Amino acid sequence: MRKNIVAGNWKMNNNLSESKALVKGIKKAIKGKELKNTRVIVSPTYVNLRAVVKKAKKSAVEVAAQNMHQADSGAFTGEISADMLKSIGIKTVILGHSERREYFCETDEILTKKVDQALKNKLEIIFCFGEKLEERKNDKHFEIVESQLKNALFHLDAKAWKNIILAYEPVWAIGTGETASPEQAQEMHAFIRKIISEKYDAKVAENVSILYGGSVKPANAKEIFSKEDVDGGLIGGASLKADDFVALIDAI
Ligand SMILES: O=C(CO)COP(=O)(O)O
Repeated sequence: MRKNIVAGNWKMNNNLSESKALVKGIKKAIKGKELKNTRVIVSPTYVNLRAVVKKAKKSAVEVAAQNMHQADSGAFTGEISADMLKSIGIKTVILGHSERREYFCETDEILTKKVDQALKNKLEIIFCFGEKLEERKNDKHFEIVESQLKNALFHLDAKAWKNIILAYEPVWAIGTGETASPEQAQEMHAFIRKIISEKYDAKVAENVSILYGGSVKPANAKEIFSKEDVDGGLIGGASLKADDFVALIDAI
């Protein structure tokens, strides 16, 4: 059975002490909570990963990186490898976030390499994708999402999908306060499951967790998360305060 997941993408927020305080707050708030089938993940910036991994120890909080480079090692100033992440206890990496695609020129081709590199290193992937406003307005959203998935993930064999979490994040809903309606999210998530089922089989499609991301907050989470094919959220702004983030875990 697929898991529900509430994942906080802290982006370029929180210095060392703020990161430690935030994970401590989350850890304290969920201690003793019955999380049932729900995973809780936080994703601090690279420099604070190690400290957050340490703080999260002996708790249900898991820690993911926000990105990694596609090469094993070498002359790539400023970059971080899969092996480096693993060596500090990271098991999950976010790839393909729209901010990486937009501001750091990450193409489907680069993302395919990153996906392969992560899986080769036994890292689990939270793979992000989603259409831009213009594309939705022109009724191209299904086409765009299908091509993003096909281009970066459909070369994988069925077994590899055990290590894939999908995060549908319509670009027009990220940090804008505008969320996709629960119906729009459900419609897209059901479409994603359908194309995975067609490419692989119903089992692969049923087992993959598909998260929604884009202005999820305590006020709207319950309705979005209640949809059949929405298995939780990838949260930006509302993951930066322990109270808000824990309210989202409670909304699952
Ligand atoms: O980009 C996001 C998570 O990766 C969503 O960000 P917001 O929740 O701030 O809209």
